[in-house]
Amino acid sequence: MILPSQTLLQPADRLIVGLDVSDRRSAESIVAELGDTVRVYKVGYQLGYAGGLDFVGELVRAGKRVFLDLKLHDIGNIVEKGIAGIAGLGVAMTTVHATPQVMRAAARGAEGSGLLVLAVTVLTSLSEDDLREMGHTETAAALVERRTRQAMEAGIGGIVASAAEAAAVRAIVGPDRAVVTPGIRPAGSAAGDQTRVMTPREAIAAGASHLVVGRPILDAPDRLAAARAILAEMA
Ligand SMILES: O=c1ccn([C@@H]2O[C@H](COP(=O)(O)O)[C@@H](O)[C@H]2O)c(=O)[nH]1
Repeated sequence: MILPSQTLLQPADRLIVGLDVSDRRSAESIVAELGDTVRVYKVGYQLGYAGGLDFVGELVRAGKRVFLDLKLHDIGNIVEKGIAGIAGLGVAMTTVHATPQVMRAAARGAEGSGLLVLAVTVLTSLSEDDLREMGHTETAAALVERRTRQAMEAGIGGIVASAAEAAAVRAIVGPDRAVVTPGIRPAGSAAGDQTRVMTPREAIAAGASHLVVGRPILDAPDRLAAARAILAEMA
């Protein structure tokens, strides 16, 4: 699936709030608190495996766009069928890890469904030291670029990378593919376990189509104000 050029999207269509909470009631209260200001939510393992898959359907019925971030990584047969199942949930986006076999299977599973499959290139929590520890000899930037090229060859719709690599990714994928960047930190907010971070303004300038934000909004004393401040920075 190809998106309209990112310049045509409103900031509210480009901000994805990660519902990283461990129960449905907390998720419902965050969605109520953020109201019409937030249009796109991400549900990952934390909520998904705590009753959140039913909640996904509720979000879809309430008119929200949902990014089901399950980061699939399995043999091709299972990935293909898993993605076909996710396509039936009515979510807009999902993720697989960026290994060629997995990505080719995911592209087959999503064919004709309208589901946007994103390839997670190098997790934004990983540093150069972490990559060395995993046995990689390439830098994060080189690995992201190589995996982005492989994702395009596999027929994947978009890329997840840190904003630090967004410009290089954008140069490879062209203007209309999704470049989704977690690891977003407004100035002064704690990085936590993220290592490759950028501010919302920097991420947009680097060519990100979508920004994923969790803790800077979830942990804010006034979540609505935090979301509005990020949207203002993205405009
Ligand atoms: O490389 C990746 C891929 C996904 N994520 C997800 O984004 C959010 C980030 O949350 P913060 O609290 O803003 O750090 C989280 O749901 C991750 O699963 C990522 O961080 N990096």
